[in-house]
Amino acid sequence: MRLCMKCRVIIIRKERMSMRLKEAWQETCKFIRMMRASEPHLILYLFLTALITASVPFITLYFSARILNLLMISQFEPAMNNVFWMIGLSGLLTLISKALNQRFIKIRDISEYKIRQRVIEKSYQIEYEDLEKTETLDEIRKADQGSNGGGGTGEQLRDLLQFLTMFFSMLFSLLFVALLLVQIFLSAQDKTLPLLSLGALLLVYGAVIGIGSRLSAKSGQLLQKMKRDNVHNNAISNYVGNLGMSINHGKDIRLFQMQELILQLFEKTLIGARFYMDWGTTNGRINGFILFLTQLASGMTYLVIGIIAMQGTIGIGEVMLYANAILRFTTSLVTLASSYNNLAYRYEYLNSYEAFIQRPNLGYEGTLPIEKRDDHEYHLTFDHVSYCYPGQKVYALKDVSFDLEMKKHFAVVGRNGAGKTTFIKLMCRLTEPTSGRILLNGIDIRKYDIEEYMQIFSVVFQDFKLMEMPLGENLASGSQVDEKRACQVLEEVGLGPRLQKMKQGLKTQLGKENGDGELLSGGEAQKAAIARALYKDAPIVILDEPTAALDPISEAEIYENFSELVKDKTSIFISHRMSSCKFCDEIIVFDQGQIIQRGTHDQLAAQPGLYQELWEAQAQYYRRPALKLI
Ligand SMILES: Nc1ncnc2c1ncn2[C@@H]1O[C@H](COP(=O)(O)OP(=O)(O)OP(=O)(O)O)[C@@H](O)[C@H]1O
Repeated sequence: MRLCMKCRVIIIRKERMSMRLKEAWQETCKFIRMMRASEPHLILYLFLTALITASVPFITLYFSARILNLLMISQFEPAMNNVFWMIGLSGLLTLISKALNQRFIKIRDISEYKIRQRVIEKSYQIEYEDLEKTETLDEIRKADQGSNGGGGTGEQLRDLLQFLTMFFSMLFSLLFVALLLVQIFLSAQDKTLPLLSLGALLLVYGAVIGIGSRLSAKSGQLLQKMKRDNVHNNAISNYVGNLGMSINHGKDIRLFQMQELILQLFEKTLIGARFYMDWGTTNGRINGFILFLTQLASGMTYLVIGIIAMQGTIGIGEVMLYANAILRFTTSLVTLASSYNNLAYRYEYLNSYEAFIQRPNLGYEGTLPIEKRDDHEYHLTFDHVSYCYPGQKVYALKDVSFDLEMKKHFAVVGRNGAGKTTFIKLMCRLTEPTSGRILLNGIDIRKYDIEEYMQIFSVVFQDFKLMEMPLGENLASGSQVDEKRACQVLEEVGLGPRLQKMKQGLKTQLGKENGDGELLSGGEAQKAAIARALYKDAPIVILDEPTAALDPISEAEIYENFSELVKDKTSIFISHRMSSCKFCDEIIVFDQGQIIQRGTHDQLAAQPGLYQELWEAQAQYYRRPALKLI
C-alpha cells in the first residue's frame, strides 16, 4: 500500500514535470515567434552562436588529447601538425563565435527596443477612459517590465542563448562518452571492471546533478519570488529617484523640507536590497555546496577513467579528454537547470507583455464623419446623462440634461468637486456616460468617428500640460507648424513679447527635463495652452479655469480678446472667478453632479440660490473696506 502511494507520488511528480516542460516548450516557441516578428534573423544567430560557442572547448580538448598521446610516443611532427590544427580551428571558431555574439547582441538590442516601442505605441492607443482605471495602469507597468526592466526580452534571449549553448555542450559531452563506451567495447579484454566503474560514476553523477539542479532551482525560485515581491519596492525607488530630478517638485521639496520624509521612503525600499543580500548569502552557500559535490565527482571521474586507462583501453590523452568531457556534462546540466529556471520566471512577465499587446481596445465603433460646417452649427445635447468613475460608489454626474445652443457663450460654475470637469470630459468623449446619451446634431455621438468628433473641440484643461518640445510643435500638436498662425495666436494671448525674447523663436524647446529648454512662468504656460487651443481653431472652445494663473491685466486682455476670437463659435468657460460669468450669455450652475440653476448673470444674481451665494462670496471682498491684518 505504502509502495503504491510512493508510486503515485512519483507518477504525479513526473506528470507535473512533463507538464512544466511542455509549458516551457510552448512558452519558448511563443517567445521565439514574438522575437522573430521583430527580427527574423535572430533565431538563426541564436542557434549558430550557441552551437559554435559550445563546440570550441571540445575541439581544444580533442586535439589536446591527440597531441598528448603523440608526444607520449615521441611523434613530434604529427603532434606539431595537431597543434596547428588545434590553434587554427579553435581560433577560427572563436573568432566566428565572437562575431556572431556581437551580431546577436546588436540584433537582441534592436528587437528589445522594438518590443518596448510596441508597448509605448499600444499605451497611446488606449482610450482615455480606460487609462483612468488602476488595472489598466498596472497592465502597462507590468508589460513595460516584461519588455524592459524586471523580466526583459534581452535578458530572456541571453538566458536562451546560455540554455542552448549548454544544451549543445551536453550533446558534445554525450558524444565523447559514447566514444568511450565504443572504445571499451572494442578494445577492453575485461569489460566488467570498466563498465562497473562507469556505472558507479553514473550513479554519483546522477546524485550530483539531481542535488545540484534541485538546489539551484530552489535558489532560482527564491530569487524569482523576491523579484516578484519587489515590484512595488522598485516602483517606490523609481518614484523617489525621479523626484530628485523633477523641477516641478523641486521647490516644494526644498521649501517644505521634505527631503527627510522622501529619504525615509527610500530607506524602506532598502528592505528589498536586504532581501537580495540574504539571498546572496544563501545562494553563495548553495553554490559552494554544489562546487564541493562537483569536485568530489571530478575526483571520482579521474579515478574511474584512470582505472580504464590502466587496463590499456585508452591512452593518457583520452584520460584527459573523457574526464573533461564528463565534467563538462555535469556543469552544462547544472547551468542548464538554472537557465531553465530563469527562463520560466521571465515567461511570467513576458506573458503580461503579450497579453497587453493583444488586449482589445474599447473599440469605439462609430464611423460617421463629422459634417464640416463653415457656419459652425454644431448642436450638442445631454440626454439624462449620468457618470460614475470606475471603482467609485458615488456618481460624479447625475441625470444631466442640457442643450448647448450654437455660438452662445456659456459659463459653468459650482463648488469644488461638483462635476464640472467630468461634464467636459463626457462632452469631448474622453469618457463614455454610464447611462444616458449625448447627441451631436441629433445623432448619438457614439456613431461618429472618434478622431473626427474630437476635432470639433479646443480645450484647455485646468491641469493642462505642455510638452517638453519646441514651442511651435506644442501649438501645432505636430511637426508641421504654420509659423504665421502660431505667431498670431501667441500675439493674441499676449505672449508676443515673450516670443521675441526666445533664442530660437518658435523652435525654442520648452522645459528642462528633455534637454536644455526654456522654462515658462505659470501664467505664460497657461497663455501658451490657450494659444494652442486657438491654433486648433475648433468650432467649440472650452476653457477650464483658463485664467487662474494670469495677472489681472492679462486676464482682462484674454477675456477681451476672447469675446472677439470666439464670437462665431460656441464657448464654455469653467471658472471660479465669478466676474468672468458676466461675459457669458448663459450660466449653468452645477451642484453635487447636477445642474441646479441656469440663466443669465442678472437673472441668477437676483434670485436666491447657489449662484447668488457664490457671487456674493466673491463680490463682498471688493465692496468691503480693506481688511486690517493686525
Ligand atoms: N479619475 C477620477 N476617479 C475617481 N473620481 C474622480 C476622478 N476625477 C474626478 N473624480 C471625482 O468626481 C467628482 C467630480 O469631479 P470634477 O473634477 O468633475 O469636479 P469639478 O467640479 O471640476 O471640481 P473643481 O472645481 O475642484 O475642479 C469629485 O468628487 C472628484 O473627486
